[in-house]
Amino acid sequence: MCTAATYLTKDFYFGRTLDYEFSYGEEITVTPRNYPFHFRHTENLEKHYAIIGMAHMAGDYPLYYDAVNEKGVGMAGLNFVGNAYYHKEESGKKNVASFEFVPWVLAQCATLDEVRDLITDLNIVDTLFSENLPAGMLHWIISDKSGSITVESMKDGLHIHENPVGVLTNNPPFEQQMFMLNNYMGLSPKQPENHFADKLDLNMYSRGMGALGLPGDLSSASRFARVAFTKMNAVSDDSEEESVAQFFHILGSVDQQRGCCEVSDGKYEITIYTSCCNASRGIYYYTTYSNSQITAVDMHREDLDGSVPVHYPMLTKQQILWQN
Ligand SMILES: C[C@H](CCC(=O)NCCS(=O)(=O)O)[C@H]1CC[C@H]2[C@@H]3[C@H](O)C[C@@H]4C[C@H](O)CC[C@]4(C)[C@H]3C[C@H](O)[C@]12C
Repeated sequence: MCTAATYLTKDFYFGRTLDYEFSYGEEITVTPRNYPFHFRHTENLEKHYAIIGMAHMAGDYPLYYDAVNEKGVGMAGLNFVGNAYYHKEESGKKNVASFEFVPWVLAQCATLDEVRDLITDLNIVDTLFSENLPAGMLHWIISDKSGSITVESMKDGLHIHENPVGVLTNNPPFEQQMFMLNNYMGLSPKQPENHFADKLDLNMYSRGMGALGLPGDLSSASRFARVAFTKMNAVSDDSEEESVAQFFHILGSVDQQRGCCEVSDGKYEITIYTSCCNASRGIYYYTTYSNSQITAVDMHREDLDGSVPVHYPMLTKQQILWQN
């Protein structure tokens, strides 16, 4: 499972958890403006916005999972297995392979409005990056500080949804996830009152009973409700330290611990990494399952006018700061 979220304070933050039972060998990758993006079915981009995010480097090609560009637009792909469907190339449409979708958008769009324009007539096609790399069956959240949309390519075509909560998990399709939030409209961060029955003397028997009834399991539908509630009610000041800390707490509400989610015999999904991009400043913060210290890569410390992607392996060894 995976979860993505946005958060706005003074700056705009965008990030995700990547939950899986194995890793593809991803690295924090900065693609500078003059790296030539060659697309299989649409025009190449020799010059474009710089991008920072998590990618699997296939040779010199960055296969992005989640990223932001230098203009403050963020985008992440999350599993949508069983519902995602990529189509055949169609004339008269903008045909983009699923693995190209993140860089194709982030290379060209400075705002979410520009994304909305760009993806009219989009057709996400089933062209593979290579024979030995089956396509990830994904849906996407695309955001800037003004809001978010969700893009789902399904058998019946492309669905573009406004995403007013700025979060995404996995199945079922986004409209159903949003509908199910209706079931939680009674939740409140305040101490609960008895609306169950006035004939019963129900009491608050403990402090800290806010959010009573919020689902705690790891299913995608429950994570959607939990992270939406946490994000919509999150309070922090707008400093960088507190905003970043609060963002990791928001995604911490859906963290996956090894042992709780067995996907096949003895194989467990875990939160391999959690990212928090300051999309306004091009900084990619992350933690990993084994290293809870926040590590950061700043795109503006690289030569953004270069032509070769720069990539950093995740630091996965636990860092403990001894105090005595
Ligand atoms: C597995 C990842 C999604 C994790 C997730 O959503 N987990 C939820 C699990 S569950 O279903 O709900 O159980 C996805 C996110 C981004 C994907 C990668 C990116 O799309 C980049 C390339 C794209 C290539 O086509 C395939 C390899 C790949 C390197 C993808 C492998 C894999 O599908 C990734 C890593």
